[in-house]
Amino acid sequence: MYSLLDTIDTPEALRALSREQLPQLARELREFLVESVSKTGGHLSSNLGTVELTIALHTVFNTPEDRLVWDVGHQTYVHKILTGRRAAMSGLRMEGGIAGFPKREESPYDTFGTGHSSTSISAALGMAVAAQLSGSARRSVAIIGDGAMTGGMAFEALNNAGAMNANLLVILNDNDMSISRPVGALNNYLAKLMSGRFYAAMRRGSEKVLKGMPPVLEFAKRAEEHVKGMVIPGTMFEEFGFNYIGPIDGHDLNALIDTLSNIRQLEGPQFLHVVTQKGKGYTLAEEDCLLYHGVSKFDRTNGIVPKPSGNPSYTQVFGQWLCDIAAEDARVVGITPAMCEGSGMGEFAEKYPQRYFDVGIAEQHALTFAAGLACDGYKPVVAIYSTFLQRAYDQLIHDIAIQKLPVILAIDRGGLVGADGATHAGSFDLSFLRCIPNMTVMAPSDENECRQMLYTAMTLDTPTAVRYPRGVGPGVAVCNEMQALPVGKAEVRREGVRVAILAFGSMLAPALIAGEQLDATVVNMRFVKPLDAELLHRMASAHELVVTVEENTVQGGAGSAVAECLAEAGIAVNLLHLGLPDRFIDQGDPVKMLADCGLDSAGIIVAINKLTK
Ligand SMILES: Cc1ncc(C[n+]2csc(CCOP(=O)(O)OP(=O)(O)O)c2C)c(N)n1
Ligand SMILES: CC(=O)[C@@H](O)[C@H](O)COP(=O)(O)O
Ligand SMILES: [Mg+2]
Repeated sequence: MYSLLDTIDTPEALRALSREQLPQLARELREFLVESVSKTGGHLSSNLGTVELTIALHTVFNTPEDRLVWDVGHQTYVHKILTGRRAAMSGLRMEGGIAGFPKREESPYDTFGTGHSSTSISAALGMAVAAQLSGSARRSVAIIGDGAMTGGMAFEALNNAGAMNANLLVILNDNDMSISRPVGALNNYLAKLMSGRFYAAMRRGSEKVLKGMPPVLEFAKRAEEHVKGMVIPGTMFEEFGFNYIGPIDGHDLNALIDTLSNIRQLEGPQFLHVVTQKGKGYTLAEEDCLLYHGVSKFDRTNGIVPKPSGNPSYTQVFGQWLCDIAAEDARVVGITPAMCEGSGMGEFAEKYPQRYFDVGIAEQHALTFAAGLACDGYKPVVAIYSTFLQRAYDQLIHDIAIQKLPVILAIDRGGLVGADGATHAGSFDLSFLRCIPNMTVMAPSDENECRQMLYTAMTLDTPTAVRYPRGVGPGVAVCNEMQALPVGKAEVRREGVRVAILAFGSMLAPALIAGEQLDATVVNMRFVKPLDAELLHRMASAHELVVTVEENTVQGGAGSAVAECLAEAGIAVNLLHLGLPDRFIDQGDPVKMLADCGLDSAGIIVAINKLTK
């Protein structure tokens, strides 16, 4: 079935193929991708769109000596397959298997670890300068999508690279899609480049232009008259100091290989604009590349079938709350940095298009933009994944917290996320949020509490974060009515003896089971900041052991806050902090990952018994 692909375990084997064999290889790769990802889950659409580009890159460049740096890295499955990991694709994104993103420990071909977007140009520039400094002739290539290109870091890097003489090639993989529809002026600009004479140039054919490809030196001199339709001066990228080449058809193997071969010989910063189709070759993904962006296992013939609706996920609880609160309060505006569907904002976007802002992959801007809206009387709600909020830490402190602006952060994917692994885990937010003055930080233990906490945030006039995990909660019914919780007050859920378990957010459910078995007191802490100091003092005085449990790193987390609070009051008590360990946790099944960290009821019981028996 994969007669050609089965023979390719290294880029050397790929390079030994004739040009005539490559279209067959591309077909087999697509077939393999669909078969494999339908069994494991993963990022399908982006990979289907970069089959020819990946073949061409490994054909032309001497990898791994030449450096390929993939932005985000969710489109590297073909790269993995062609670099010896075809068999390992059956364990993609699973415990002990290969990662869904490039990873330096995994392969010498994975030159730079990614997962978050817009880092590739900086990293590849660093590698290009390293080559220059060490007198090496190796080449560095950044491959970045049109979505990732909207990230501020990409522009910081372009600004730097365009004024340097390093041998850096930036390839813009323009499929006119981010996860959802791409937004913003850059997208409009790229569309303009694609239209009119630029598109005509591409259509006339890379073929024609490439047949008469000018001598490389001429090319390097940007002699427009010799290369009409290929090197177009005056594009934004030219203004940044790059040699802009394109747009070329990213599914035309001959055009790609010829163009890359020529560019490889050029000195200085080069920019190649490649046009691809997200989802190409699998009709269902071509028709709905958003649905097939990141998939769970599915039947390849029938495609993804909608699941019967069960308990709502935290994401859905947030999305519903946002619509409800927007109906009540015209000051509410919703902001997402390019994660509309993932953050549950689809319905809000449809109902309130004037009050909905997708700002692109721009977390830093998202927060400062929210700050500006808050200055002028709006109630901005920024829906953001915990891991991506890391990008905007200074904006949170400098633009929001210092000025006490009433921005609400709806932080999704707090804690372990499963298949995306360490780059996407929300392991640190409680630690990095709780040390910021003026912040209120809440973690719901169930779906209804999530809604009520979001409403509580609305009633405050200061920056507030509500942090909830990926997926569904314990299945508690969500009340339509919204009632603010008393700020800084915890809730005793079970009275017991000797041991008090203080649970934060998602850890309440296993803590309650453990509490039953151990006859321990169990407290739903609700607030990480401000803490319920009075209750903590009582718990410490009435119990021999106080145990904190959180789905956040132990270092500097909610448990540390409890320890500080008790120390400040001069209360000495035996303390046990349970939480995520001080190491990065690779991909796996989220339930098992938590259990491996001792964050299930059995783990909590074992840890407590160790100290009490
Ligand atoms: C900093 C950051 N924010 C958000 C994301 C989530 N994310 C992953 S892929 C993606 C879209 C990327 O679009 P593009 O670069 O055009 O690649 P395509 O999916 O079209 O192949 C987004 C928003 C991320 N990985 N990193
Ligand atoms: C590559 C990337 O960053 C996103 O596609 C991410 O994988 C989405 O994660 P969720 O599935 O949790 O929305
Ligand atoms: Mg794209």
